[in-house]
Amino acid sequence: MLVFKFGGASVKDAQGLINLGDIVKGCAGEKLVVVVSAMGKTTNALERLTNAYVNGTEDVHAVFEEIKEYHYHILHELFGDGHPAFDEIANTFVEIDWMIEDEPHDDYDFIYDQIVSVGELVSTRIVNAWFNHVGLTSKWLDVRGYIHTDNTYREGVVDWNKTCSIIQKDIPALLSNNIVVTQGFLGGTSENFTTTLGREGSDYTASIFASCLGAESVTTWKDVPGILNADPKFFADTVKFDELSYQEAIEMTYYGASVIHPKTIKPLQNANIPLLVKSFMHPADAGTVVREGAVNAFAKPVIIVKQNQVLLSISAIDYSFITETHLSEIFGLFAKSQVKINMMQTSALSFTACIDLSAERFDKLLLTLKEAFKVKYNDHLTLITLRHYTDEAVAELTADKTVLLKQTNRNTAQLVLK
Ligand SMILES: Nc1ncnc2c1ncn2[C@@H]1O[C@H](COP(=O)(O)OP(=O)(O)O)[C@@H](O)[C@H]1O
Ligand SMILES: N[C@@H](CC(=O)OP(=O)(O)O)C(=O)O
Repeated sequence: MLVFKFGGASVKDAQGLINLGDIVKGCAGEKLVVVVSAMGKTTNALERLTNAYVNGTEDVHAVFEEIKEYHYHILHELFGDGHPAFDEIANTFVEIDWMIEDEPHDDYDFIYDQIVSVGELVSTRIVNAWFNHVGLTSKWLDVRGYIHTDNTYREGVVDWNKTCSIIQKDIPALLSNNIVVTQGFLGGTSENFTTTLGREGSDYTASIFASCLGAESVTTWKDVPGILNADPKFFADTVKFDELSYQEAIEMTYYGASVIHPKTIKPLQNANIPLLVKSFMHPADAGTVVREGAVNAFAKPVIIVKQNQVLLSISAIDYSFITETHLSEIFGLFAKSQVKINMMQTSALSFTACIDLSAERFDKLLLTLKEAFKVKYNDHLTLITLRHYTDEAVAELTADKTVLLKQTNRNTAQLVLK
């Protein structure tokens, strides 16, 4: 039994869906769970729509029309007119129509999940319709009845016992006659509300299904040949890893290598299931395999770039030392505001933390911190992490830049640059 995950880039247009169908046809006879993300940049567009609805940043109906048009255009290219998928998609979009008719009364994160989830609900309907159109027998599965989470909207915490028991009860029988097509990134609460698992969380969905079903492997189909030593969008001359250990993959994703969602690897490692990262453009190529016993070969350092960083400096109002009591209070406030710390350092009088600039969470954090501490910050910074660094690589990356913070240990160097 295999799990495939197709991300937004692989299903961004009709050609992408045709290619996806061809890849799946190449696995005839395999039992297959296919996890799919929203098409292209739909999640970003739905985030804009949520913001337009709640904060009035732009015309909510205009943004919604753009999103609908994009999907109907792909449907038209695939099926021409009159296919039942048009009605299925219209019925899914109607949920947003109902929501935006009323004033936004609920919590932002709750509204976000109810709206943004439509991207995956729609994409999987289209993929499922396409599979059946080209002779693949597949069933559409509403993942919200299978991946059970708590009600932490935008960062649902998976209830593994409940999730695994329902997946193990229902999915094997479905797989005996069908390919199962389901949504990445989504979950459901016990009150049947929709949650999301954190941006780019579809890789994690694939790993949950694989772990619960004891899959042979998970393959994530990407627009890159595999896991490279750096993001090719920022660096030329990258090198691909043929194989990587689970530990190295966890470290890379923890520091922000966006090729795989950070929560993906642990369930696979625990169940000893290999993760294959392959190119959807060149499906016959080997890609990268993350597996037990892999031998890591670092021809070049691994470089991870995180942009749009903020460096916060937090000190006691009365110039006292930063003690463990202060630190415990500060960490509590970060946790409450759901802000993750990417790098940190303490000195006698201040605690410094580098974080992602996510506007609403940052504003919330700043307000609560300022009630008890003095806070200063620099924004528009870049955090670069080098695993297996060399002094030459560090020198090259910092040339012409101001280094605001630097930390090194035997394996890893981290630099906050302006
Ligand atoms: N170390 C890396 N190796 C390969 N790709 C990387 C790496 N770091 C970042 N990336 C980026 O990850 C992208 C693929 O991940 P992502 O966009 O999340 O895929 P998808 O949404 O299709 O699942 C690539 O286009 C590449 O720019
Ligand atoms: N669509 C969601 C979930 C996801 O994982 O997408 P992708 O596989 O395209 O990164 C997002 O963009 O965050």
